[in-house]
Amino acid sequence: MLGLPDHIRAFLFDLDGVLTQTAKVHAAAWKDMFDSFLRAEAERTGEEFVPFDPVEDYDAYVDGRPRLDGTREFLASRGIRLPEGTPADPPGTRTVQGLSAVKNLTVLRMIQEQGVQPYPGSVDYLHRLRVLGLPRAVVSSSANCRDVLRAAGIDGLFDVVIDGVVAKRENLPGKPAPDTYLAAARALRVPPEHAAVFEDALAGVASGRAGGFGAVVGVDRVGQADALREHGATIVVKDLAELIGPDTGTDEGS
Ligand SMILES: O=P(O)(O)OC[C@H]1O[C@@H](O)[C@H](O)[C@@H](O)[C@@H]1O
Repeated sequence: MLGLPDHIRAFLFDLDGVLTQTAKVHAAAWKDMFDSFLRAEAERTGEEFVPFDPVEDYDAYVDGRPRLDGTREFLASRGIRLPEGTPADPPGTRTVQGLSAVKNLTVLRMIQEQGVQPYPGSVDYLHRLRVLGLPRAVVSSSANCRDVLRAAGIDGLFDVVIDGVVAKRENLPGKPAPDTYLAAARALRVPPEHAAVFEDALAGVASGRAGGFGAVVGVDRVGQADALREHGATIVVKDLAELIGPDTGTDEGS
């Protein structure tokens, strides 16, 4: 069925980097925030400034995870531990919340300036699933998910959205834990072994593996196919267009 084993009946998509071209915007916003912070730390301590690597550091510590987890994980990789703070901390406060607030303002500004482009292959795939009446969910760690879906013009294509706002409200642990994907499968009333997860992040394919999903599609936008497989992808494609065979054609969305 659309490039996946026949027992797959439900389709669960990550947002940033799978449906929309926003993973690189997030990576740039994280770099902007962490580099300002690390520069200030280097001045304060007299130690060398080592910038945030938007590929290696982003993939290993930030990509796919909820915002506060991303901040904490990267700082821990540099041996830095900050107080947690509160959501009321002004952006730039030397706390996990204060740094995360700066990153959010930056990503929102970048998104407003650049707009949001969906991946055409993903839009085509979604339209084909809709024509076939197959259930679809978005499962994103982002608290900005609904706005990004709307800005990309694809907000009407899903039966269920589990995003950073829902996860916080329902107390669901973020990726790489499987809980948000499991919640989406439950909402679609499909057991995980009959559902497919689509992910570009290492933390995301790890969620798919941990949840026992029937297929974990690693979407390799940046040349990390081997790492996606190692972390749990059962299939790796560069774009969802590769999954659309010549015999599955419909006119809608193509
Ligand atoms: O800061 P937000 O918009 O709530 O998003 C949290 C995370 O959401 C994920 O979808 C992205 O892969 C991460 O890069 C991002 O940091």
